[in-house]
Amino acid sequence: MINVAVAGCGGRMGTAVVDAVSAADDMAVVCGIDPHGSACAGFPVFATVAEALDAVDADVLVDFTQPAVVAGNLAEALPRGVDCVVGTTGLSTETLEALASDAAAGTALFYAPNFTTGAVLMMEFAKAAAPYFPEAEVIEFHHCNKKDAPSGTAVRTAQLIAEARSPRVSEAPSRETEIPGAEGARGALVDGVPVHAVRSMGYVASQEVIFGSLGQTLTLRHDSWDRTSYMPGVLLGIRSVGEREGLIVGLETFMD
Ligand SMILES: NC(=O)C1=CN([C@@H]2O[C@H](COP(=O)(O)OP(=O)(O)OC[C@H]3O[C@@H](n4cnc5c(N)ncnc54)[C@H](OP(=O)(O)O)[C@@H]3O)[C@@H](O)[C@H]2O)C=CC1
Ligand SMILES: O=C(O)C1=N[C@H](C(=O)O)C[C@H](O)C1
Repeated sequence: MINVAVAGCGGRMGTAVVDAVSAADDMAVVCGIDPHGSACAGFPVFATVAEALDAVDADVLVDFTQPAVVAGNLAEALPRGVDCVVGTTGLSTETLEALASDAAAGTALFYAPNFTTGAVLMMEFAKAAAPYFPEAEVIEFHHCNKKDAPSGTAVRTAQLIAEARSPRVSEAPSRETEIPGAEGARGALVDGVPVHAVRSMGYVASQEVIFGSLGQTLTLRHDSWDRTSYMPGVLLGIRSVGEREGLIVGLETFMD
């Protein structure tokens, strides 16, 4: 059995993780961490990761909390030798690397900006298309309680496009064309790729990647309609992380 501690267990993703882990045969929720969470059926809930890991023997910490607190949670868990499966977005690659470098020997920090197979494939397809299209823009759509913009998935997609694209420079107009009072109209540039963040009631999480070249566009789109879409990827991460060490980024690492 894999003993799993769930940070953010009272949140939108945390409650789905608790349900998915509880339903799996080879793992169990040994505790939750949530500052305002009350005790849930079957396991204790602590206010901090430090309190939880002092009290309970956990193999894996799953973190779906907030950009402002995730680094502190990981800084408690990794030096104690607890493997971490992290979905919380908003951390830079440099911060992830620094956290992983403080991990105990044999301990892994696995971060996936998106745990759905569909979004992973969208990013792979974007990487494949990038060399053939001089223009590329990302539009992401999320529920209006999201605390970070742009999304972790959009940032990762832009990074992958930038790494894969041909040296030909985009001819699309950029910030210099924004009219006074409407700065930001052309989006935020992430590694040179314009990224636009839409926030509205009605969305869970969606993203479009639009590629353009002479006389044609190619649009890739992924939609998460329900948070259950992330759960097979989270369980795969929990099952896989024990065999690894150091920083691992992206669910594709563990997908066949
Ligand atoms: N990688 C992926 O595939 C996905 C990633 N995400 C990311 O996951 C994160 C969580 O999203 P979501 O579930 O919607 O957010 P929620 O706000 O619904 O949940 C976050 C929970 O974390 C709690 N929390 C706050 N501080 C701490 C702390 N120090 N330790 C433990 N728990 C804490 C919050 O409590 P309180 O509200 O009382 O402060 C809340 O219950 C976001 O960063 C989001 O971007 C989301 C979906 C998929
Ligand atoms: O906050 C969310 O909801 C999501 N966050 C992740 C992100 O920032 O990319 C993954 C997914 O888009 C849902």
